[in-house]
Amino acid sequence: MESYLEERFGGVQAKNSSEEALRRWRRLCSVVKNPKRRFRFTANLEKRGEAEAIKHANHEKLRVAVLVSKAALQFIQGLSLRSEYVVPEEVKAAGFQICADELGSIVEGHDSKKLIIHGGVDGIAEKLSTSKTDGLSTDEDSIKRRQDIYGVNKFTESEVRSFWVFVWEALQDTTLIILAVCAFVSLVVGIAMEGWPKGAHDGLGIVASILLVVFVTAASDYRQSLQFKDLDKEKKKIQVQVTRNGFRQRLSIYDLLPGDVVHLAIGDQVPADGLFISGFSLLINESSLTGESEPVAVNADNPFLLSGTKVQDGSCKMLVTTVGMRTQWGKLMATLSEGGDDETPLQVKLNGVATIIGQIGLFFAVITFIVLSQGLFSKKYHEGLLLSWSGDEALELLEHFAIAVTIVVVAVPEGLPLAVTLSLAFAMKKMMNDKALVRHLAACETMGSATTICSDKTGTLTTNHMAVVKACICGNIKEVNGPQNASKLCSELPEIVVKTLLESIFNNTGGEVVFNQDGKYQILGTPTETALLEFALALGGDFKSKRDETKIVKVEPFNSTKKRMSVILELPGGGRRAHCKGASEIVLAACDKFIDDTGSVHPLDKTTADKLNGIIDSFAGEALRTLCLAYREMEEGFSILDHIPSQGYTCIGVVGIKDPVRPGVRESVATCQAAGIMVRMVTGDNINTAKAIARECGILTEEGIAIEGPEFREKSLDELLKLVPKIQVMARSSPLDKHTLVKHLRTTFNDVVAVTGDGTNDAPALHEADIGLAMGIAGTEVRISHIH
Ligand SMILES: Nc1ncnc2c1ncn2[C@@H]1O[C@H](COP(=O)(O)OP(=O)(O)OP(=O)(O)O)[C@@H](O)[C@H]1O
Ligand SMILES: [Ca+2]
Repeated sequence: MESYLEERFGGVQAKNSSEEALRRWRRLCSVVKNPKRRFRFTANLEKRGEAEAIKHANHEKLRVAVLVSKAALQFIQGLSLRSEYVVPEEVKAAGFQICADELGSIVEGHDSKKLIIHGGVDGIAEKLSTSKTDGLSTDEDSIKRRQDIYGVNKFTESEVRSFWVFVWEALQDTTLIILAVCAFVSLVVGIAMEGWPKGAHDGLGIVASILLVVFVTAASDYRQSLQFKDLDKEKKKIQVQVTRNGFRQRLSIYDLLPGDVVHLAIGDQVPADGLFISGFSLLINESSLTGESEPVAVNADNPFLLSGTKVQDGSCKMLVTTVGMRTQWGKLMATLSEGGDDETPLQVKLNGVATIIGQIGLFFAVITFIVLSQGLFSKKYHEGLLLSWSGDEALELLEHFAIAVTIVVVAVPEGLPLAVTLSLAFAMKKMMNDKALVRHLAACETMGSATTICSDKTGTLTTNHMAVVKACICGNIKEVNGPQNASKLCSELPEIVVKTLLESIFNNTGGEVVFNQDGKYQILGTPTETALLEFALALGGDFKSKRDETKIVKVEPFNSTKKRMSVILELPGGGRRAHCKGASEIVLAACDKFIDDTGSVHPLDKTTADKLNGIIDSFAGEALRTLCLAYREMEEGFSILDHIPSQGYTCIGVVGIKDPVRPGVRESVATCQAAGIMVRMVTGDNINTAKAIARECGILTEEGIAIEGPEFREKSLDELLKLVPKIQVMARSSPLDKHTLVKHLRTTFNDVVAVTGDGTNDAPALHEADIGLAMGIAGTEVRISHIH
């Protein structure tokens, strides 16, 4: 049986099965009684094809639009442009100067010419009566008006189907139809022969059983569909950071309106169509929309952002122009809303079993029919009356036929595959109660067979609530947890050092300190950023005034490959200064000077460098995440189009950030190990920090290996073969290293690999894994907080 199944239904995997394999096995199941039912909740291959076609068309459209736009731009340079655009009355009446269609054609068509005619991003913001800095000013009434003119950011979804649709679907079962015909004939013949009501007994019996089957089936299908709807809703709850009324806040993507100012960072999905206001090193991956995997640089010259695409690098502020069904993404989602999931291997197998049993059932039904009717036929044959049948005889034959059909009805375990779907859905629901959102049915199934878990550290093993607890500024190590310690540190440091430190932390950050409506401050940003900002606030810094002192002219945001972030500031007295912060040993290696405890700058000699490295190691040994802060004065000739230099910095200091291990992690790791699952830690953090935490969690043992990403990268295939099984900790890994490790484990060692990560730097590995467990916890935006 196993080999038979493998031969016919093999090739369908838990993840990323080829379309051909999916089609083939569906064809093989064609004997099933009601394919519509059996393939409910599985991928609708036709719809997928349609979606692919839309993507392809999008790709072409965009390509042409960009070319046309470029040509037009060259042509119009130097000309003064007049607009032929007329604002529709109802738009004017609502207080806006531009209609939704025009906005759509600008952004979706990448129409730079029209954009210029409308006065660029500023012009559009004004016409949408919003502010680029403060966002929309909202009151009930204005939101309503905006929605009326521009729509809401929701996609049409397939409607909840009524119970009767399910009844109708259940009725489409071939065997039930045959039975219904039998019932009809039986009723007609019976009543003709024996009269009402005596002759109708048999027929009515069949009708009753058909109704029973249909209603029970329909009821259970209906309940299932409601449950799926619930899960679906949960999957779509995504929040973004928006500035409204001058306050930065979190908002559901459903509440976005044209005119909103949205803050996007690496890993985010663009929630609506819009225009780039400001930002740095923004790279957008448009593959979900166009199928094109090469990322596109979005900046003031190419300011068009399309909904559904992903921020691959950098960060930006965006002005929303088009929402919901008016965007290409909306149209794509509408097509895909019933695209469904790929079937899981277990479903495929059970469907196979059901099909085989169905065939066997069919065989026996035919035999039964032949055996039962054989007496009747031979009698008639002997009498030579094969062509003339009495009502009684016909009824008897019909009865035999009905019995045969009943055998098929009973024998084919039609509900079997559906039972899997149901139980998986049930598992999903249960996991949701545990705050885990399962994206794909198959995940629940595969999860049970995992042999290796590659876990990231931050946020998965640790709580992700970070705080600076130690700092080494000007060469002196200080405990700095708590405001008293911080202010003490502040009073001990030379003024110039505090000034530089605050300038560095407040400007060189992806986060922000904002005041909300109640006048309370709130720190936004990743946990690492928030910890640093908190530290600077405790030192007595004031975010806003510090920001106003200098002007940020260039930013290279943090990403996990570089592991550092840099900015360039324009100083009030002229001149420019670069600030850099990041993975401590990497940033320290970029320093050739340091500030001493009097505040004067000295060349960084070997002894001091060793001493600083020792401090980093000692912080890391205490399981602290370490960050090094440095700055550098820029020469005259530096152009902001150049890269921020990677060398020649002056070290300000090193901070140690505590991120405690989650309670219960040690036990969980032990449980996994007892179940024969190997747990590995793959992290972007310093090797000593990683080791300390891995020991604390029970991941790193005596025989295990801890390796750094750059070293891992250099290994030959042979070395890897020996090394990989023993790797328990991989530190300073880049997103690609994580991916490579997972790939090796899966292909070379045939492991079933589960990967956990927070979705940004872990995305490639999550994608490669058999099961990706993406965590969206505390602070980090729920980016891919779901299980693939
Ligand atoms: N916002 C930031 N700016 C500068 N450096 C940072 C920032 N955040 C983290 N780092 C540095 O980068 C390192 C971690 O990088 P990375 O993002 O690859 O790992 P992670 O995702 O935080 O860790 P894990 O893989 O365990 O979840 C940290 O050790 C820290 O030194
Ligand atoms: Ca991470």
